[in-house]
Amino acid sequence: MIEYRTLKIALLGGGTVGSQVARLLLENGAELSSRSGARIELAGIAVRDLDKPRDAALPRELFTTDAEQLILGADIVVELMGGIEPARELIVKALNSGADVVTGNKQLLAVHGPELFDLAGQVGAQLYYEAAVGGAIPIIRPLRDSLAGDSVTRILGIVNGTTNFVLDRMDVDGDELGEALAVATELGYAEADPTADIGGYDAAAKAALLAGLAFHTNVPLESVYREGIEDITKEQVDLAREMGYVVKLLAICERIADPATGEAAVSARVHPALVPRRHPLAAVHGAHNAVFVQAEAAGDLMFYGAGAGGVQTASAVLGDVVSAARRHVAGGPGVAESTHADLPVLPVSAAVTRYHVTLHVADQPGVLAEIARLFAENGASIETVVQSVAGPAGAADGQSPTATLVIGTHAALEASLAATVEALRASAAVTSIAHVLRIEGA
Ligand SMILES: NC(=O)C1=CN([C@@H]2O[C@H](COP(=O)(O)OP(=O)(O)OC[C@H]3O[C@@H](n4cnc5c(N)ncnc54)[C@H](OP(=O)(O)O)[C@@H]3O)[C@@H](O)[C@H]2O)C=CC1
Ligand SMILES: N[C@@H](CC=O)C(=O)O
Ligand code: NA
Repeated sequence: MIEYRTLKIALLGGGTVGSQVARLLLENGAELSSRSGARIELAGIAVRDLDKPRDAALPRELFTTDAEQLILGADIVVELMGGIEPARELIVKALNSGADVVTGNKQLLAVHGPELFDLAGQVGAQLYYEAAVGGAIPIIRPLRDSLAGDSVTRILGIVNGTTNFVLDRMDVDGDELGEALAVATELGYAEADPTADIGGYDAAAKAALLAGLAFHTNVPLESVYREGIEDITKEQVDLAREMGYVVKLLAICERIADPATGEAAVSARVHPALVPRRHPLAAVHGAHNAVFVQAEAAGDLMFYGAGAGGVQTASAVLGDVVSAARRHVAGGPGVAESTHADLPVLPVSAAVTRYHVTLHVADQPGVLAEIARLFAENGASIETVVQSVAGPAGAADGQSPTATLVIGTHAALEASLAATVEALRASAAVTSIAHVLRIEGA
């Protein structure tokens, strides 16, 4: 019989993910121990409210409200509380006490990651965070380890399960945004405050982590351009379908050349985008996530799976627990984060993208020529023009008829495309601009 040493796990948080981590640690403890080479023992679960019903049947005596006491003497601290404080302070205490830390807290890492990774390096501990991006999908370890010998050039990711679920319901089931969000919240995909999902904040935190890892640099959260899906309407989703696209909230991380200097730089942005139905990301349904990675030698790779949900995310957390336990058994310092490049993160205006603009225009001679002139003057080139439907029966003044135009552009600098939209807005030929969406993956 092998004599394993015992590693104590302190679990901070017993909510959607934490309760499933606790259940699986208790149910599969023997198996996880044999994979780790150490006996893994759940020492306790810190929560706020001891009387709250839990998603899994867990022994009452494991629960405590004293998180600080729980981490004393723990070998591995698993933080699944979410939010910045007290999670940050507890992780600092855990690292200083020599424990390894496993977290799913992208919000915390996107803001305080550099100082926490520095601290882990100084004290010779490890900070694991596979659950923080793409839930169950292995994406942190592939970027950090498997692709460490390659050069990643671009990442296009559906990294928020709630918004993908909502947009998919709007596309497939014809739901309104609010109806679909209520179901996503009920299913446990949404953050405690769902504006973090709908507003793109959760995806922006994940984009910061992905871009930093992929390009070996530090990408501060505030440098990630962000738009959410709160203004996406069923009409836009329906029009996208008619035109052969699907609306997705994308995290886009690119290594680009600074248009002003030609120097290497990074672009990281989150916004809704039209994705052609033939692109692999268009087939990502429900709360699933997918991260499409382009690397110089490997070419195109796609990582796909459950991006949210308690038990699915628990899989990623337990993988990290086993890694941490193996490191304890093997000894020695872990792998430090590789952030040597120090690349500037450019504003969205420096990104190259394509626009899809839906306009109501006066249906008169010369209007198309005027619109084409505004695009050309601002350095944007039109690729397609479709007069999709007859416009409102007359302009607001009831005098001239209007038509609806859907214009697709060639790739251009975001700054040129945004300037074109401003010029269209100011033009007398344009009655109103119905929608502007970027096209990605075409
Ligand atoms: N849900 C998901 O699908 C995914 C979540 N994540 C991340 O995992 C983390 C946890 O998410 P999730 O499980 O959904 O969150 P929940 O809100 O469901 O759970 C949070 C848990 O932390 C406890 N908690 C919060 N604050 C404190 C505190 N100050 N002291 C003690 N306990 C506290 C809560 O206690 P109590 O129960 O008593 O209120 C609760 O048990 C977050 O960082 C989230 O972003 C990552 C990937 C997917
Ligand atoms: N709320 C998040 C959960 C995982 O990070 C999501 O919807 O993806
Ligand atoms: Na993951």
